[in-house]
Amino acid sequence: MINKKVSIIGVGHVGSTLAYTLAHKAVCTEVVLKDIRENIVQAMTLDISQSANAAKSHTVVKAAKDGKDLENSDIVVITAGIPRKPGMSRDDLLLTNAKIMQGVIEDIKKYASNAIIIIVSNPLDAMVYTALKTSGFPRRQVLGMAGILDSARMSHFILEKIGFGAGQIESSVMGGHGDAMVPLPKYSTVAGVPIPELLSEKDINEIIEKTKNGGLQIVKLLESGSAYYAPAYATSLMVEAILNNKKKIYPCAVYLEGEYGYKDVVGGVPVMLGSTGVEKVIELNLNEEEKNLFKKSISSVETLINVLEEKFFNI
Ligand SMILES: NC(=O)c1ccc[n+]([C@@H]2O[C@H](COP(=O)([O-])OP(=O)(O)OC[C@H]3O[C@@H](n4cnc5c(N)ncnc54)[C@H](O)[C@@H]3O)[C@@H](O)[C@H]2O)c1
Ligand SMILES: O=C(O)C[C@H](O)C(=O)O
Repeated sequence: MINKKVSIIGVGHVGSTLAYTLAHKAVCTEVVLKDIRENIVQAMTLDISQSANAAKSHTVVKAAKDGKDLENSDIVVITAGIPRKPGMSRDDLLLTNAKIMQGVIEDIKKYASNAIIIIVSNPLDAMVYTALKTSGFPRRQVLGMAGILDSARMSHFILEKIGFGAGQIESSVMGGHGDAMVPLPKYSTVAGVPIPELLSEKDINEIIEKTKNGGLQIVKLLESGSAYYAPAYATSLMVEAILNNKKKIYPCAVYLEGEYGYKDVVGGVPVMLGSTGVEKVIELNLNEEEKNLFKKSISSVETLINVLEEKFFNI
């Protein structure tokens, strides 16, 4: 494999699980870990590198001493930021994580300005907006992970309801990664069969509600922090598609430039991922009901962006 370097900023639950996943799938030649908690970076680097050695993976895992160690990254994944606790919504993290995001982006601008940036920190769509605005990078270069995770959750709930088809379920969720996200039954299939042909409306509505609450369900059970295995695996798929120029279609959070009738806002839509990042935005032919749900979801992201513009960027 040609040398490929992925840096991860924020080595908490999601960041460390992603590093472990990338090293074990041998997706890249080098993984660099950076966090403000230096002991954690050291500990995770040792532990993940030793596990990669046990697996005879050729991925080398290193700790970053400072921003300079981000140099020559092909991809930088940002998982830095606080997670929500029970009783909080993702939106409650807005101003705290925007401040963290701004600092992290300054480092990337200085040392890795050609890297594709994948954002994971919440509230996801508003963090992608913050990263774009702080960096001034083109939209193809800055995108967010959520759609693959939300779609995987929907597949899980379809499997739970239907009882067969494991590994053959494709689900589709669009919009912002918030309470108003839009699961799309029409575009969700079991072995190619759309779920409206397999399940009753009542069952589908139940799946939709469970999907929307999928993150919250885990937050409540964990009592401190949020999900990390599925988020990390979903992010690894985006990393793989970009590094290997796979031209895969995945739902990702991107800046909209007129697609679906929206601009100057970030939302989850199907995109094609290749070596230059977001290479194409796919426009689905949504019906009136789906359009209205998407509108509601996008307007909840716009509300957060307005808060950022008022209380964050204009001070
Ligand atoms: N997009 C999604 O679908 C999705 C999924 C899961 C988690 N998340 C979000 O990802 C973020 C991380 O979640 P987690 O569970 O890993 O949290 P965590 O608390 O386990 O880890 C966060 C890490 O960020 C580090 N950090 C804070 N400020 C930093 C800075 N300036 N530079 C470098 N590192 C810094 C912390 O030290 C910590 O190690 C949260 O905001 C969470 O809500 C998003
Ligand atoms: O739910 C959260 O706060 C974390 C993440 O966005 C998730 O969906 O798991």
